[in-house]
Amino acid sequence: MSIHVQHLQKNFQVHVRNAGWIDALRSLFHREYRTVEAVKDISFQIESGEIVGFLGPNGAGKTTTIKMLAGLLYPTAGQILVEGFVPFEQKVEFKKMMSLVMGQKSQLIWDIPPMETFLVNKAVYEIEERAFQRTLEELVELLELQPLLGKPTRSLSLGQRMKCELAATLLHQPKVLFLDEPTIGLDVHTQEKVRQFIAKYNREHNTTILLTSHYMGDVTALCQRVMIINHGQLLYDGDLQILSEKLTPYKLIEVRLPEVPSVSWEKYGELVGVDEGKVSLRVARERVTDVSARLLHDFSVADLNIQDPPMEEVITLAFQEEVHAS
Ligand SMILES: Nc1ncnc2c1ncn2[C@@H]1O[C@H](COP(=O)(O)OP(=O)(O)OP(=O)(O)O)[C@@H](O)[C@H]1O
Repeated sequence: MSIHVQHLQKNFQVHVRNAGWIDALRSLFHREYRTVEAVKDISFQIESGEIVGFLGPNGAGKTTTIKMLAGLLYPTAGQILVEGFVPFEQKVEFKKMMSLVMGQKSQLIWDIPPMETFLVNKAVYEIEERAFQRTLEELVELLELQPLLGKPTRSLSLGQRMKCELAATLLHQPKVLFLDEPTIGLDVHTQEKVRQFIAKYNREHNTTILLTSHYMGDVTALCQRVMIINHGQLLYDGDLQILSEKLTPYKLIEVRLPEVPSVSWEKYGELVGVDEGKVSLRVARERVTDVSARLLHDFSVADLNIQDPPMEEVITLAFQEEVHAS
């Protein structure tokens, strides 16, 4: 077991400020606080080598949870063990075996080239020279970093910086990696490259990865298992495909026809749209085979395509509904 979380909670005390100068004056003498329950009693386990997607709308509690797992925040209640360590104790051995990447925060030193930050990390993590060279070579090749190593960090594009960021956090070969929005703001092509890198790195090093992302592409490409959190509570922990089947018990059938006849499509499924010779139908999962056969029989079909509903739709539904893993 790599990560073990039991009944984890985090409350924040927030100073309540009322509008108006009388209230502002009063609050100088008598401060009022409100409790925000950011994480409410969540439990889960992650096996070594798993990549798990951690999803939820804004303010759901993802970053708070990840910060507790990485030892940056002290839990209000509950237990966390990451590779056998209690994160908040901040033991040197713990820091040496995990890494946290926050897409919106840089750990690279702004005014110097990435290579210099890498050397700082080598010293901080006490990485032995040969291991450092070997890992660096591997990361430079996988992430195509050679041309970037000597440029000042501030002159790099967002995508180039994120690649260097990943390299900086992986130099000490952590067993556990927390990735909070690793592809935020990157263009589609660079997102794809970063995804491929994470997948390959995980396969080759068996690193345990917990990933948050607002991009469904990251999640579908990397995570078989997802945990969905909302208002600090885990709504779902399980297979992404099963979630999709549970919440959207239909598939989309697209048929391309040389000419779209005016027939009643309702007998095949729910008509989603007709667009330039393409008819889209929403069909119950158990009827998909039958309906496809009928469509092929009834029309001279040029092309037929069966798709799962878009993952965005599944996740949006999951945020709204109380769903449980089967
Ligand atoms: N330091 C803090 N002090 C007070 N409240 C906080 C603090 N950090 C987070 N919160 C509150 O805790 C709740 C959970 O926030 P968190 O940042 O964990 O959400 P998130 O799921 O990561 O959201 P996002 O997707 O927007 O990053 C929110 O209501 C937030 O306002």
